[in-house]
Amino acid sequence: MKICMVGVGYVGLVVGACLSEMGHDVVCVDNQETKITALQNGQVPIYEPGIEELLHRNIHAGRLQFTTQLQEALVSSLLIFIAVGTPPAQDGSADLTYVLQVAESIGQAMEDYTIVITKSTVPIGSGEKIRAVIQKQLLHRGRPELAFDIVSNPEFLREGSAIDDFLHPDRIIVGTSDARAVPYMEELYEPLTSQGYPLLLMDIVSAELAKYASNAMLAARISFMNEMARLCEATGADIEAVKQGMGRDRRIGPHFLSAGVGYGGSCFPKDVRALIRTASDHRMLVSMLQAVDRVNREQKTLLLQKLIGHFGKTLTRRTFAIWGLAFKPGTDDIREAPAIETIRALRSKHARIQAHDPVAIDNAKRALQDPLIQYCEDPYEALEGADALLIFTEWNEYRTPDLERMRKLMNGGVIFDGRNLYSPERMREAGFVYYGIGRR
Ligand SMILES: NC(=O)c1ccc[n+]([C@@H]2O[C@H](COP(=O)([O-])OP(=O)(O)OC[C@H]3O[C@@H](n4cnc5c(N)ncnc54)[C@H](O)[C@@H]3O)[C@@H](O)[C@H]2O)c1
Ligand SMILES: O=c1ccn([C@@H]2O[C@H](COP(=O)(O)OP(=O)(O)O[C@H]3O[C@H](CO)[C@@H](O)[C@H](O)[C@H]3O)[C@@H](O)[C@H]2O)c(=O)[nH]1
Repeated sequence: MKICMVGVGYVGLVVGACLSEMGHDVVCVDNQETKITALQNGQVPIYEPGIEELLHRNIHAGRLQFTTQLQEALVSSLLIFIAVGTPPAQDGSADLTYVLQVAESIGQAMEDYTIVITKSTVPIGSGEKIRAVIQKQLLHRGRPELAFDIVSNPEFLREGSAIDDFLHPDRIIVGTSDARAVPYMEELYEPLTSQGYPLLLMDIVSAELAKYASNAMLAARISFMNEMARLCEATGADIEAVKQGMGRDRRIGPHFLSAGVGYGGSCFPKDVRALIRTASDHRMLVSMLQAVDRVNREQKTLLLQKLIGHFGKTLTRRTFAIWGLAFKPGTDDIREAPAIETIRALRSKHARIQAHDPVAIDNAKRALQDPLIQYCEDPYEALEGADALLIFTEWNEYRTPDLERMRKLMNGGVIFDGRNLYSPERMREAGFVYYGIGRR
């Protein structure tokens, strides 16, 4: 099928590449010229395991193209995916500006029956807003007879395992009130449904809410565990043992129960807040969601609080090593990453920072714009003369470090482990002062 993917970010690039891998003809469009030029020259603008190989294979096979020419790409496609950003607006709601810009372009350019599919995470009711914008443009052009349908097809992939998640989904949600679009959507996903992956048909509003509700539920699990971790610290229990004890209950399950430095990324924080906003637009108080967000905001400051508890408020002349800048392993994405927020706070107290991350340094440099931060190619280099190490991201390379080498390189042997990578006993035996999250 002929597909146009508008927005070549973490989602659009992966979904576009995967759809071409499934045999479809995909043209990916973005208005950032540098991004498209890079892709046309075989360079990949994001870090995502497996993406380079997938892109090269499908570009080579002639099924995947990149362009900035939106109108041209729209006209020749039956299915148009909108995968542009929906960043948080000032009031916490999801900003639909980019989505509606694309809808406007569709209305201005379409010449034939078109199915417009939202991949972006959009607030409840956006499908109808998109429909209205396209209809308005068609009227304006004097072409109200041109037919189109609207589908909500939210995306559930995770960064770091995005390709695998897309090609092996727990479910594919297709929300539409337009029966004509359904067989096309079934054909689109046939390579996945024929392998047994379920496609769930529903109305647009339910599909839009299913996406937010899923993220909110996952975020709630994390905030719940983070609250339990604080209770562990207050009572002398160990969150890792508590997690084992809970996870064996099949009604709870073992996944997504890790306490840490709070959830970050471009989805959970903004989506929970956008859902709170949607509820308040409907004059509803959603106290659970508000608590999920509040606990997370506090959790993101936890390592800083522990550090101040240890060193006091004066941090001038202190040097801190940071392991991990990305909001999670497997990605270079630093949006709402706890490390970035903590580094800003430490720098405002004039502390020295020596930071390592295997792939996110360039993005961190751009975000922090601080020439006094030292970025290190090697994790051990970051430890040289450091008063303490703060761990924010559970990259595999941090899991089994050379403890003796660490102890020798560091000025003080203090570790604030925001991901509970190590056993507290072992770290104490190795001569470190070790702070985990919810550990005894
Ligand atoms: N990142 C994830 O893991 C993930 C997963 C599921 C859903 N989502 C949702 O998917 C959407 C996209 O997220 P992302 O992380 O890929 O964002 P992103 O910021 O990485 O990418 C968005 C892209 O859209 C482009 N764009 C913006 N306006 C455009 C326009 N008018 N024409 C063409 N291109 C335009 C931008 O240049 C950018 O390259 C968001 O709604 C997000 O909530 C993200
Ligand atoms: O037990 C856990 C699991 C995750 N996290 C944190 O939660 C955040 C989000 O992690 P994850 O869900 O793995 O990454 P994302 O790529 O943000 O994916 C989420 O957000 C996407 C965008 O909406 C959805 O598509 C995915 O289904 C959803 O998992 C990260 O900061 C993690 O460190 C924890 O603290 N503890």
